[in-house]
Amino acid sequence: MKTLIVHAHPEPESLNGSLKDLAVSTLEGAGHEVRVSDLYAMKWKAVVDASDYGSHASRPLKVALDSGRAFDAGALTPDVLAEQEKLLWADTIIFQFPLWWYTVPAILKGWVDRVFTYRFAYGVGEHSDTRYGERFGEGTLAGRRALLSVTTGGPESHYAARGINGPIDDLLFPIQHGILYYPGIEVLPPFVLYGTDRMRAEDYPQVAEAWRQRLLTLESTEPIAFRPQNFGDYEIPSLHLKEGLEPEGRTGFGLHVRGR
Ligand SMILES: Cc1cc2nc3c(=O)[nH]c(=O)nc-3n(C[C@H](O)[C@H](O)[C@H](O)COP(=O)(O)OP(=O)(O)OC[C@H]3O[C@@H](n4cnc5c(N)ncnc54)[C@H](O)[C@@H]3O)c2cc1C
Repeated sequence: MKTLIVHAHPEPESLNGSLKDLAVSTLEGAGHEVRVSDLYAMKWKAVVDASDYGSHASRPLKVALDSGRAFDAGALTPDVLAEQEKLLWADTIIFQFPLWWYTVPAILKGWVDRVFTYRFAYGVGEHSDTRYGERFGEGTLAGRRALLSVTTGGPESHYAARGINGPIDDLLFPIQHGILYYPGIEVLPPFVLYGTDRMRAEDYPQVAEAWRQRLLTLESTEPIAFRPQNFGDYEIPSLHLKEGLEPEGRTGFGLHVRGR
């Protein structure tokens, strides 16, 4: 395996830092190649702006199109090109982060915003026509596998089906499905450590062993069976629905199809 670990925590001695270090030593110890993008240590620029696209930046700025034009011209900034090269090198990507405000820390969202450019992560392949806006399960990054390793402050019961925070699968859906599966990356079930603010030092060996076991079984882990292309659903409202009827479920990118 060639694993890229994208790590988002400001404190090297944090629990997240320890889990990242353990992932490196475990995977390397098992003979795998590992590279790390430690976003805080890299002082990663987390916001998209015109400077990302140089002479390919339009006025007014068109983030998607300009990012694609800069990508095609090989003119993206060196920090973004380096991350894209790591993604193409990797067959497995691990994201290590604490849950902050129900999602990833801003620096990691900013990594996605800048690295997953048009024409690199999306807008490629057979179904790249943006009129449909649907490319789930295919793209340049297809064939890679990703795993979220997440720590939460809230206890596990708060993330159960009727817990106060809602099911963890729902909270992670925008990341696992919207960000990772959209450009074609298969997503493995997440490794979630709950209630970590109350974790004691003596709990760590058990946690570390659980993480080690997950890491050593990555290759045999089945990905989440997300539903791929959804073209048919777009026709439901106009063609197949009676007035006022609302079909259940999501179509791509969180859009809920509704009858008129
Ligand atoms: C801005 C912000 C927003 C947040 N939003 C949410 C939210 O929406 N939902 C939610 O559930 N939580 C939330 N939290 C809580 C957050 O998810 C947790 O604080 C975080 O996951 C803990 O991870 P850490 O790496 O920072 O832990 P740390 O604080 O580094 O460690 C936690 C504990 O683990 C133990 N430990 C750490 N490393 C080791 C080691 N190597 N060996 C032995 N013991 C160790 C220590 O006892 C330590 O007290 C939020 C926190 C912040 C700051």
